[in-house]
Amino acid sequence: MATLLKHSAKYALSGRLARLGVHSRHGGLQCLQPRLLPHQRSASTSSKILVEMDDSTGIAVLTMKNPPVNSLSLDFLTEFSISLEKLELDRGCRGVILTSALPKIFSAGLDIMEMYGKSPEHCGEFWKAVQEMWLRLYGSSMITIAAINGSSPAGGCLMALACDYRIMAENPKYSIGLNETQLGIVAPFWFKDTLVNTVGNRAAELSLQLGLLYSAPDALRTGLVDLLVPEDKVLSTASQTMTQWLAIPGENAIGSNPRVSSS
Ligand SMILES: CC/C=C\C/C=C\CCCC/C=C/C(=O)SCCNC(=O)CCNC(=O)[C@H](O)C(C)(C)COP(=O)(O)OP(=O)(O)OC[C@H]1O[C@@H](n2cnc3c(N)ncnc32)[C@H](O)[C@@H]1OP(=O)(O)O
Repeated sequence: MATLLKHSAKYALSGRLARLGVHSRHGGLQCLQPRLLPHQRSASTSSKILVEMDDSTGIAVLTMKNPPVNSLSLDFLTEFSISLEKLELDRGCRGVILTSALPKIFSAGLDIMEMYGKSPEHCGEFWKAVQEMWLRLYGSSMITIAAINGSSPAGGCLMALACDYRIMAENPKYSIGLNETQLGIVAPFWFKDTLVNTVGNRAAELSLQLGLLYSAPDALRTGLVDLLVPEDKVLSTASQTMTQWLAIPGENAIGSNPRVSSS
């Protein structure tokens, strides 16, 4: 925690700027245009989340757009959970692709400023929002695919892990992992369990104890991600993969998800 707090001063200004939406160092604000295709029929956008729903396929693309690094602030998490809940309630929506509008970053994880110098009430609310995000994603009855088009440390990695399938850009500069140990904190047990369920016990032990951040090829080798593709193919591959999953007869790809089905 000490190390985490030490980093906080560095992150203070950016956090405030991000909330004001004025940070453009990563080109974030210029690349937030909806990518509606002709056959798509609906798009909804809040300040930090864009949802594009293709009614003909039942596939929604949920794009995170919280510059500069898609940090998981209370505002962001609230919008994220509301967006996911709306999709969950939409009977036409069968699959969600989660991706980032920002170049180079999927998500930087929890917004450090939300944990620094805040009241216990605020911390409680923030922590509840983090858990809500995870519960909604991990327990979703839709197929969820993370299209990881940038780095994704800590809470950003948790988000990807909470999806059914992970496709990552094969860019050697991107990294992903639960690196909390390196920040001087211990990953909560539900972060740990989500990792164990994905990569198995031994890999999770090493990963958590050493706080490893994996390059894209190492993430694939460890099983942290399922597929690497060229950067410009991440979204289209996610879309093709989703179509394959949704074609599994009787919607069994959804029904046999051990996280949401007891049978
Ligand atoms: C209330 C809770 C109660 C109890 C719980 C307590 C503890 C439990 C913790 C649980 C587990 C924690 C999980 C987490 O997710 S902690 C957050 C971990 N994330 C990180 O450490 C990421 C740090 N960031 C980076 O590694 C890099 O920034 C990144 C994402 C690789 C991008 O690199 P780069 O492109 O070079 O960009 P910069 O580093 O220059 O950053 C740009 C800009 O963004 C600001 N920033 C980065 N990360 C965060 C963040 N997580 N939160 C807020 N702001 C962030 C950074 O300060 C820069 O701002 P600047 O103004 O300098 O431009």
